[in-house]
Amino acid sequence: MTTPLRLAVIQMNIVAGDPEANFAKMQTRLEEAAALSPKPDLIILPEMWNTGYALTEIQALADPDGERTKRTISAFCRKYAINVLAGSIAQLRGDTVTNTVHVFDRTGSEIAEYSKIHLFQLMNEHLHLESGTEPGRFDLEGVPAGMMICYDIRFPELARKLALEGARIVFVPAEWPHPRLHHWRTLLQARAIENQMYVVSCNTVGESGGSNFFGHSMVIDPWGEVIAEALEEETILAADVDLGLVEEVRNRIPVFADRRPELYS
Ligand SMILES: O=C(O)CCC(=O)C(=O)O
Repeated sequence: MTTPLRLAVIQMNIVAGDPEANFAKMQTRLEEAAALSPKPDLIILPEMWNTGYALTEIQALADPDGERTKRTISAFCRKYAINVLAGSIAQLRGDTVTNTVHVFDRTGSEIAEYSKIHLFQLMNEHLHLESGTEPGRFDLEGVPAGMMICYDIRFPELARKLALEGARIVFVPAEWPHPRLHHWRTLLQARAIENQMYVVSCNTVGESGGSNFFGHSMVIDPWGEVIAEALEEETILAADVDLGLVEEVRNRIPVFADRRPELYS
C-alpha cells in the first residue's frame, strides 16, 4: 500500500448572488477542514461557490481574473501547508465569464486551472458563460490528476481522455440539483469503474437560486466502491485514498490494454 492521501470535501450551501456571504462561509469551512485530525492533504470546494447560479447578474458578481479567490486561497494554503482544489468560481475575463477551477499547492502556488468545457443548457449556462477549451490536468504531489465540472461527467469521452493521459484520480466540483440523484450517483460510479480510477465529487447542498441541491458528495475507488458519501446536509466529508489501488485494479482487469481504438471512430 502506498501512503494514502487524506481528502476533505467541503459540502456547503451557496447563497446565490452573494459573494460576501459565500467567501465568509468558505473561509470558515476551510479553517474547520484544516483543524481536522489527521490534517487533510487536499481540500476540495464545490462548483461556482462564490456566486452560485445568479447567472443574470453574473458579469457584475464574477471575480475579476479570479484575483480575490487566488489571494485568499493561496494565503490559506501557505498558512496550513495544505493543497486546495478551489472548486470553481465565476471568473470575469474581459467581458466574458467562465466557470473555472483553480488548484493551489501547499506553498500557495497556483498549479492548475480548468474552465468547464460542457455548459449546461438546462440551467442557461450557455447564455451567460464562455466554455473552456482545454481539459483540466494537474500533478497532485506526483500523482497525475484530472478535473471535470458537474455536467462534464455526462461525457465519458472526457473522463477517458484524462485517464488515457495518466489520471489516477479525477475531481468533480458540482452544483447538481434534484431530481437527478440517480444520474449523479450512477454516472460518477461509471466514470470510476470504466476508467479504473478514483472519482471524488463535491456537490452543493440546500436551496440556492431557485434550485434544490442534494449534496451526496462522494469518494469512489477504482473498483467502483463508494468509500465515503455525504447526506443531504452541510458537512466536511473526509476520506483516505490509496492511489496504489489504481494499478492493482488495472492489472486485475486490463481494460486499457484490451481497448480497440481503431474500431471506435
Ligand atoms: O447534468 C445534470 O443533470 C446537472 C448538471 C448541472 O447542474 C451543471 O452542470 O451545473
